[in-house]
Amino acid sequence: MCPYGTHWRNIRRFANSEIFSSAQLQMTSRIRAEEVRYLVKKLFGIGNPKVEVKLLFAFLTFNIMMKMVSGERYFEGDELESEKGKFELSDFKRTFSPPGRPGVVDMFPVLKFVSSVIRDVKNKRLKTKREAFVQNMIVKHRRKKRSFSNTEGGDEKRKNIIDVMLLLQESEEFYTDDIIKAIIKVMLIGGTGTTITTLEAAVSFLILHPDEFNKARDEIDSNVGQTRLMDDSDLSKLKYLNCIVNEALRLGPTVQLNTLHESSRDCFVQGFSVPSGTMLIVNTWALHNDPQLWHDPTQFKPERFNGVDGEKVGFKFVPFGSGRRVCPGESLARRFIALALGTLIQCFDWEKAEENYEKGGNGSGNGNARKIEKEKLTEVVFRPRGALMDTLVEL
Ligand code: HEM
Repeated sequence: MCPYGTHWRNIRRFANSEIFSSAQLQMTSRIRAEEVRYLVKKLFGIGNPKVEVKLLFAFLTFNIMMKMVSGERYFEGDELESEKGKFELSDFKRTFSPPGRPGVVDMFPVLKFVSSVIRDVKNKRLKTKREAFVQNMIVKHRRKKRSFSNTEGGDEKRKNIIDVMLLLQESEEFYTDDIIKAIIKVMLIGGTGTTITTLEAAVSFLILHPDEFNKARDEIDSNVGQTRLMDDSDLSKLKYLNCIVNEALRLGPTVQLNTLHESSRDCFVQGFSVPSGTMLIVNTWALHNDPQLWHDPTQFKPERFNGVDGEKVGFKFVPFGSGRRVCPGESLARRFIALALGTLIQCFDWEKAEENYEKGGNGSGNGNARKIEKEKLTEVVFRPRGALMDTLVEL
């Protein structure tokens, strides 16, 4: 993790103004809408509408990130159907998964050594693959950039993150190829796995909770209607959908232990002395499941977030961390998750593919988070909704 300092501040400044500012999020809303629509069209066109949810959301998330980063989607759709395509999608997802996270063994110096050796071998292979992929993207864009500069309207076409950084590289030393590659990798690694897992968790919870699913659908129907697909501009009106996203972030498995932090000076936290250089891990799962902080913490109850002003519930709810190092992608992730989830609720009836629930789970669970993790929802049947048929045919 990049230590707090000038380098981190420069990267964060670039990210805040060129990727995550409200103006940029507004500009990229077109990309998210296009890609969600593309996904719906693909699902509508699939003869057998049973799909592996992890792959479905990997397909969508990587396409959105790749379009923001490079201006082009990466997957075209066969990845959801053919075995070869599924393998390619899984392989890409693995390549851009975060490196192995620290676990209990890291608390013990001897085990830590063994675990880090194993992790290093695995990560090295993926790192080489990632480097080659990202380097290739830069080379391609540099070549394209040269041809744009000879064409009228070239600047207009440079709307993606790589092109913006290549342009900055001409005037600012800071934007070396290594910095550009690091920013692309952060988008593809930091922004995808987390989003995919949250969407997957939300789908699992809603399948087990048809009342909550129907409530979200009623809200979408009365605010958006059935003659067009929802878009970013509808999100502020869809309060219940936002409650569902919050509840999936609270109860789902996305971030259980926060990223490692290190105290930069001696301090006291609630009476405990924390010397400078101490490794600190916030146990997000414990905070999100503490019965002293939440009523019925193991139950899926989106209503608990009703009337919450924005997303802030204080330090008992910190899915994106907090403070200076808080996740810069929070607004992007929230918009993206709500749009994808809401559109799927609007357009399809969902059913779990029974035989794919692991360990014989019968799906009649009450939303207990541990139960959901154990049951591991893998495949879902998305049946086009009768009331939306005319709209879906037009896509
Ligand atoms: C549901 C989706 C997401 C969740 C739950 C999530 C969660 C987190 C958490 C817990 C942290 C650590 C914060 C801390 O140290 O206190 C973090 C950091 C970060 N996230 Fe996210 N994130 C999500 C989506 C994204 C997206 C979409 C992007 C970018 C496209 C992104 C980019 C980053 C970056 C760059 C950092 C490091 C920030 C720093 O060290 O200064 N995240 N995220």
